[in-house]
Amino acid sequence: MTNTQLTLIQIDNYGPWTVTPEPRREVDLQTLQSRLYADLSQLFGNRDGYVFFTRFDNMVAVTNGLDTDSHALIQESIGNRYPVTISLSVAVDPSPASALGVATDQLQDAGSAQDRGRTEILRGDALPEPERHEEDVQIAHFDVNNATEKYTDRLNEFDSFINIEQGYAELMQYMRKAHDSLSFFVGGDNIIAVCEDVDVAGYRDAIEHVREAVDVDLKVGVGTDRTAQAAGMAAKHALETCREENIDVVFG
Ligand SMILES: Nc1nc2c(ncn2[C@@H]2O[C@H](COP(=O)(O)OP(=O)(O)OP(=O)(O)O)[C@@H](O)[C@H]2O)c(=O)[nH]1
Repeated sequence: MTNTQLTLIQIDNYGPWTVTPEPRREVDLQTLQSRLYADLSQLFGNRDGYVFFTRFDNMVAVTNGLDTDSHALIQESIGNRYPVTISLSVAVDPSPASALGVATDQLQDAGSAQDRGRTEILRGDALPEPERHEEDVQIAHFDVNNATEKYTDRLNEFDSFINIEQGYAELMQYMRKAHDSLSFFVGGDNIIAVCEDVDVAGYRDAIEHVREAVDVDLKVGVGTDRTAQAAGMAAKHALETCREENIDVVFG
């Protein structure tokens, strides 16, 4: 059974900061947000976690294997590097959606995202080492079939973007509703989902749903392991098997 540890990352009091003392240049905000994502990806990634950028002012990390001290170190390092600070909220649950729900509640209980007094919150408990297992994290790496031939080499880039985003929008909602799983666009034609124990039939249904709803064809490689990094790598290898054997769903 999966037991996903998720960390909600939220920039503290970011809204007011973006307009104080007057609206800051958008290019500077974009630069800050993308650098912050890059640093967090590296800081969590060096400890075998995955970070997804979601809305940039909020991000979601899969952090199985990271304890409270590791989170505190990352928080301190960001505070030292940036003009903004981050709050972190950790929760564990077999269902990724529920874990993120608990993490969200813990942070909301500590105060508003736009409360000047609510900074560098670190709440929640990591999964204790003795309770960690090989099946804790299930990662599904979805990829659009022949995106290069069908979209990239043929359509106006904006229309390619619309097709990929529509596939993403359908998949993220379906996986959330049907499987309590969280799907994140990671660039190109790739979507990585953090899943509860979804079986082959579940993934086939998801792919079929997206095809019927928006005519985007997906395949998926699935990996399960103790950390996001290990599960994610198994998923990538499974995706290669999808390509080699022309199969929609492969478990690594
Ligand atoms: N984030 C991420 N992006 C990838 C990965 N592999 C490919 N991409 C992106 O996806 C784009 C399309 O690559 P592919 O999915 O290999 O190409 P395709 O034309 O869809 O071909 P098939 O997937 O073999 O059907 C690339 O230009 C990259 O931007 C990956 O593992 N992770």
